[in-house]
Amino acid sequence: MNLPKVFEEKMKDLLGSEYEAYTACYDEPRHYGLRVNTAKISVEDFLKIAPWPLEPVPWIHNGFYYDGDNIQPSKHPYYFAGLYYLQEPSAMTPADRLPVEPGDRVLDVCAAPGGKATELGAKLGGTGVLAANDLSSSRAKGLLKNLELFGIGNVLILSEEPGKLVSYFPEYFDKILIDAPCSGEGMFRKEKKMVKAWEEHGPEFFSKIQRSIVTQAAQMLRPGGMLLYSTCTFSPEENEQTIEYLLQEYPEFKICEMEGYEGFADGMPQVTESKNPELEKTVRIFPHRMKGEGHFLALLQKGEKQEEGKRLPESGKNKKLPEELEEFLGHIDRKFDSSRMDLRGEKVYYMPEGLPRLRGIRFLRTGLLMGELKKNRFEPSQALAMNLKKEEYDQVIDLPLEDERVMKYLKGETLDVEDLVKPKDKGWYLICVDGYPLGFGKLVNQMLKNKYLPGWRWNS
Ligand SMILES: C[S@@+](CC[C@H](N)C(=O)[O-])C[C@H]1O[C@@H](n2cnc3c(N)ncnc32)[C@H](O)[C@@H]1O
Repeated sequence: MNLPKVFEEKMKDLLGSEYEAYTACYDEPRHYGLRVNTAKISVEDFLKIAPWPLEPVPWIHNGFYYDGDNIQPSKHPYYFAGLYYLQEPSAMTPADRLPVEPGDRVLDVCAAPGGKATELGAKLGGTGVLAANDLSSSRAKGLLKNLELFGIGNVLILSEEPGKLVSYFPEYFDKILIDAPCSGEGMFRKEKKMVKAWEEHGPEFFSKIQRSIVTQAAQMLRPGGMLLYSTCTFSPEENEQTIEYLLQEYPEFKICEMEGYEGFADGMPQVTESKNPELEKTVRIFPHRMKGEGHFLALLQKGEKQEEGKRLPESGKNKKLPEELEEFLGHIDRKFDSSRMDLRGEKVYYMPEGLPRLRGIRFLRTGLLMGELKKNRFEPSQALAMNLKKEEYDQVIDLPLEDERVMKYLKGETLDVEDLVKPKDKGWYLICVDGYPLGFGKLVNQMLKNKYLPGWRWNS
């Protein structure tokens, strides 16, 4: 593979005697990874139904390698049920090593298309709030789809300059992930076009952006909160030197150890001006040391941990909801706090708790889109279907994977379900594959009108 000369020289300096082993990697095949969505299915249950052989990613409890040259997990109904995300294995590490706890307020500053945000959302398990931001609004659309497919409802999906977010969320978040835009040196094997991009915008270009993002994010983290910074590049300017800069600007941050793995390499204080030995606690992933493409990670904590009590859920005043919405909610076995239902025009959203005022921020989504109020009726959304568990809804058509109606449903066709329902049955049904929701359909005379979101349909 043709690598830029300047890059090769820098890597020789960085790796010394390991350089030959590193370049030899470029002749080896890339690794394909799949991460189980634990918000929908346990790893154990997924392994029972997994349609292909999987090999564990040893440092990620819900990560697996698959044979990407011969199978296509994105063309399987379980993918449409949001049971997993396809992700290069080293890229699974940042969201895994940020210690998110239920009830946390979490910010993913550079989130699209959602490789890490989907895992952060799964860890929250429907509690707290996940704010997923990306400067690029076109990329943020993919982020929205992936978070909805994963069934994550307690979200804000934003598309803003992080600097603008500071005034809305001062010291608001418990955990922040910065998966920074970077020169992508760890992607050269996976995506050859990254080499050309590197020649146009290299480490110097990106380190300026990273420095501004880390300092902006620092202001949004509460004292005692934790921040994980990651890149998929090797250059010291974008890695240890960015963390060194953050520590100079915000000395109240300290670097923390993260759960290790034998393949991880220590961060390199020697590539910084301060030579701060604490930088050794940061982690480098090199492709010649383990089966992953390459990453850098730093876990930091802000200030002293304050002994503050856990925030109590804020329960507002009961709000009168439209009858047709109440009637629909009657089908769902879950307690909704009516004060969190937000009606905007025809649309109904279920908002996360304790949000600040958001007026003036560009967002693609605030909360879970429940559905739309049409003349005297409520139509549930695709996002709600993905957010529900089969057991929570009282009208379910659960098809086994082998049933040809699964594919017909995903293609948007009307289904004959005479064998599964009674003549008098009618209304909104949750369509599942092997117990995992795919979307809604409306039953009329034992025929199921397909309500699968047109933009999500299977196109072979
Ligand atoms: C490495 S990618 C993020 C990948 C994502 N975390 C994932 O796992 O799928 C970096 C992202 O940062 C976004 N970005 C670039 N500059 C930004 C900025 N100043 N603020 C926020 N996001 C930015 C890019 O649009 C890009 O989507």
